[in-house]
Amino acid sequence: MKVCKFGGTSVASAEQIKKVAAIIKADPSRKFVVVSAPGKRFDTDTKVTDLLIELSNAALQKKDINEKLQLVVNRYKEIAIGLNMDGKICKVIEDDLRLRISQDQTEVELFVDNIKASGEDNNAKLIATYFTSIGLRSQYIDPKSAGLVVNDLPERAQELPEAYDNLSTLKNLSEIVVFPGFFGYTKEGVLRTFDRGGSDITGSILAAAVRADLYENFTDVDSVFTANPRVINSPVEIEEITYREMRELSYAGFSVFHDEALRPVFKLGIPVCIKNTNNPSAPGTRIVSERKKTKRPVTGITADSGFSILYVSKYLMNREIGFGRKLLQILEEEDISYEHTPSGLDDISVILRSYQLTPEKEERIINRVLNELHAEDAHFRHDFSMIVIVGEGMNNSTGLAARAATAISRTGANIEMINQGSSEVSLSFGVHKSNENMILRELYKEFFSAVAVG
Ligand SMILES: Nc1ncnc2c1ncn2[C@@H]1O[C@H](COP(=O)(O)OP(=O)(O)O)[C@@H](O)[C@H]1O
Ligand SMILES: N[C@@H](CC(=O)OP(=O)(O)O)C(=O)O
Repeated sequence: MKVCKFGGTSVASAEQIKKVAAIIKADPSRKFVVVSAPGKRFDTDTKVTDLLIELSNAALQKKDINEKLQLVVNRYKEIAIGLNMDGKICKVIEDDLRLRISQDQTEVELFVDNIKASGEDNNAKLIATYFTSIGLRSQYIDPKSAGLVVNDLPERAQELPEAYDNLSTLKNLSEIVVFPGFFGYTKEGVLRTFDRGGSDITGSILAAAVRADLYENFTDVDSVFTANPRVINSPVEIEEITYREMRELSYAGFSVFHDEALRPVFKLGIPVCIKNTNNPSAPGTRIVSERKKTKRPVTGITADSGFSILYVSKYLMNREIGFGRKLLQILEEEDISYEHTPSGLDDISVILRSYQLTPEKEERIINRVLNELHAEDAHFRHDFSMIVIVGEGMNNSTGLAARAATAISRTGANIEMINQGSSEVSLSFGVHKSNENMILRELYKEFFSAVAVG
């Protein structure tokens, strides 16, 4: 039995949804269908989730919401017309949206989450109705009544252990289950969404709950590539990749699959296959516990921007027991998580994601580091990117860091930080954002050009 998740691009239009139906028809073991909200139909298009965020902001600012609401409703209308469905479903969707907008706005995050989630929820209702109309007996499943219980973190909820037991009963249904991605409910019945791109997480939770043989994740590319196809022209396709390689790559920029989506399936060893809705006969990329060995030590190279560095120096820092702990505690008290902490004798840098900072937080942190830890210097630097090289084969391959550093030096860019993960499946370089793509291309040439393979 398979759980299939269809991403925003796969359900962006009537044409795409017809392809989804054909994929489900082609294989009766595809019993669970998790859907995203309609995504981009072309490069400059806007995802329904983004339209919904704009709509909720307009409502919060007490602006006229009608134009924004119509933009959302029209996306569904266009789909329904293209699928020869009657207008009933559009009425259901519009009424649902108006109801969500009329709800209490005191808890802003709850209000926004509730509107955001309507993108997937209404699409699941529409797709289940369409499937049934073409003879694919289907049932829309509401995550609340199915028991997808999550914790109380707005916009970044995580499932609770009991969600698995609750959802496992869905495997007894005879119809195809059409399940909206991206959100669940707290035990108190409050709707919470996952992180952006979180329908991948719903698919994985469902796959683990029903003990699927395979979790198929349908998107708009034939496979996971060794580098972002938007930066590298026709990168090499990855046939198989391990969970830990994929997690490292997703976290560091491979946006094709959410990094948190591997946890539920990883525990049970359920394989994941990334496939293309537009070319379903292509084999795709399999994500597995162990993979066949390849000649290349590196499986993928990725880059992600949006990092800041907190630099702290203090003479004899190396002799001061507890300095690192106190520094990290200051960050913890500001609700900030960090990525790396490369250090020297008398200095330490903390690399963190910039979105967590505000000018006020920065000032408080600097003051506390100077006054409480008596550092001689403490300052933030911004606009960094992390370039990450990942591969199971790296841990017994000598000279790889030197090859990577030499390749980066050929670009003339400065390396601000180097960090080798303890698991030795990843090697990260902190560089200025402006050099990111140039470095990515040079590293790709180094590790994936025919000459490099030998
Ligand atoms: N290494 C990579 N391999 C494949 N796709 C990648 C990679 N890095 C980034 N992408 C991008 O991820 C996109 C698919 O993810 P996403 O837009 O979230 O799709 P979906 O709408 O199916 O959720 C691809 O179109 C591609 O541009
Ligand atoms: N629609 C949500 C959740 C999601 O997973 O979407 P997509 O499959 O288009 O990445 C978002 O845009 O974040």
